[in-house]
Amino acid sequence: MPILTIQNLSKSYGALQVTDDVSLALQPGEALGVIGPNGAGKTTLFNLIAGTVHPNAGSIVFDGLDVTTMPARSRCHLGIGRSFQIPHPFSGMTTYENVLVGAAFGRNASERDSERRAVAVLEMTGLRRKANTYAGQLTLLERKRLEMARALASDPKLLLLDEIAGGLTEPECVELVEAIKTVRSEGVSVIWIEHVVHALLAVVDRIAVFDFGRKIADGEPREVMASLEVANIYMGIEGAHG
Ligand SMILES: Nc1ncnc2c1ncn2[C@@H]1O[C@H](COP(=O)(O)OP(=O)(O)OP(=O)(O)O)[C@@H](O)[C@H]1O
Repeated sequence: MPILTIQNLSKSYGALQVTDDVSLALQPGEALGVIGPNGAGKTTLFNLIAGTVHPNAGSIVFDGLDVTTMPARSRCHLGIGRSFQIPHPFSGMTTYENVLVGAAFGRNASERDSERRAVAVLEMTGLRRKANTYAGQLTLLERKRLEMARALASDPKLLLLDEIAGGLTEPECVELVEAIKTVRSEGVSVIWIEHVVHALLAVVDRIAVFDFGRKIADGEPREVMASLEVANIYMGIEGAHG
């Protein structure tokens, strides 16, 4: 049974159709990459899955439960964790404290359990040595790791990663990819929106391409990237991001 099944999902803001009849399924432990030009509706798809935005039509089933109208907080408790394109850590708190907040509020757990989870997540994301560093003093790569750690703190079954590789140097990107592989090895399903396609290709099993709110391709990464339609759109991405 898929961990996530989206059927005929649509969302519009006034006349602007941002999500247009999107269907997709994700198997447990699977990693799906999502690409597409700016404004294609990728972040909106995450908002719909996480529950911060509600669709005009269609359904979302997570782990066997219809969550289409469920509030975001309940979805988080059920096991949907997400990172944000623009990280907002509590900069006056340490790395450990930032993760602990997510572990304590993102799920129903005792204090002791939350502390254990926070330590495990710091280990998983390679941040253990930075546990006592204030978030405001972390490097960009470390802030990206923290953004992922905060999303993992609630012990999600599905992790939504929104453009976390942007701005990193090549060696840093390789390190981030390793951290995501570690997360995957724990059995967490992943959907990763990313413009840095080569980083995606190192991790994901499948790629879905969005354009003007529609899913226009979905399949084996190299086959998808090789298709002419995607190549045209990908050129658009390269143009938009230098
Ligand atoms: N709350 C909103 N009200 C009105 N329009 C919105 C709202 N949220 C998103 N949009 C519009 O929906 C479209 C899709 O936005 P979205 O952020 O989902 O795209 P994206 O593919 O994630 O792009 P990017 O790569 O730039 O993040 C954009 O045209 C955006 O301006």
